[in-house]
Amino acid sequence: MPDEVTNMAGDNVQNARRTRRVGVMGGTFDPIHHGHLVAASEVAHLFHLDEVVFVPTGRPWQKDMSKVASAEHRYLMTVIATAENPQFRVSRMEIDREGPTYTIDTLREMRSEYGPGVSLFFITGADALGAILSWRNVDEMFDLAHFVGCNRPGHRLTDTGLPDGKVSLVEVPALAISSSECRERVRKGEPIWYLVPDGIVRYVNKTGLYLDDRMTGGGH
Ligand SMILES: Nc1ncnc2c1ncn2[C@@H]1O[C@H](COP(=O)(O)OP(=O)(O)OP(=O)(O)O)[C@@H](O)[C@H]1O
Ligand SMILES: O=C(O)c1ccc[n+]([C@@H]2O[C@H](COP(=O)([O-])O)[C@@H](O)[C@H]2O)c1
Repeated sequence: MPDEVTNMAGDNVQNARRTRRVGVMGGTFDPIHHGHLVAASEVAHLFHLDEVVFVPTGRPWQKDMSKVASAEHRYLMTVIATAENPQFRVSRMEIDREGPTYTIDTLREMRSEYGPGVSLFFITGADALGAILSWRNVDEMFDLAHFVGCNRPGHRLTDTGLPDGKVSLVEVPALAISSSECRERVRKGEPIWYLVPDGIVRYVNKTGLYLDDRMTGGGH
């Protein structure tokens, strides 16, 4: 094989090595459940991701913060739920940032953290993706990451109306689980075993989270 071709092949291998493929799974995670984990795992498989970073939101500006558990509770639950998977990690980026949480700031920060050799994949459920046009600086977001929308029972997007090539819709094993249903079940004294990882059941029992409408500190 001519030297030139060998070198080109070598360069391609090097480039392939340099490009890190990172999934970003943003969410309120109040609490994190198996629907989140299955979506992240399936997208990691389908898109050949090196890792998935879970990013609990600090102050989700489109939610009523007086009804959301504290950022530290949500962060700790996310760490517990992902601890056993070496491909998953959790970032404090959004909970440590002042002010309302915008995904655009997270994607900018991730890009500067990883440097130019990274491809970002923002993982979201079809419901969240359907509302994306209301997010801050939506056009710039599509320049910083590829968006992956997962089907979810009760939420299915076929035509996103979003820019071509910037969004993929994927089928993941459908789990009809939501954080709001988990909270409601705890409040009513119903079990959440197997809807969430075992460690989350224990954490919720230990802390008394979701037992009533008593708040645990708002977003922070
Ligand atoms: N069962 C599920 N399957 C696929 N994606 C999901 C599922 N549950 C949540 N998601 C997605 O995960 C991201 C974070 O969701 P979030 O933390 O708000 O959980 P949630 O279950 O939607 O919460 P809530 O019921 O309080 O609205 C969103 O993009 C959401 O669409
Ligand atoms: O950037 C925004 O304006 C924006 C508005 C609403 C939601 N998001 C992000 O969307 C993700 C899912 O949000 P949620 O409320 O469904 O948990 C989470 O990472 C949020 O920070 C982002």
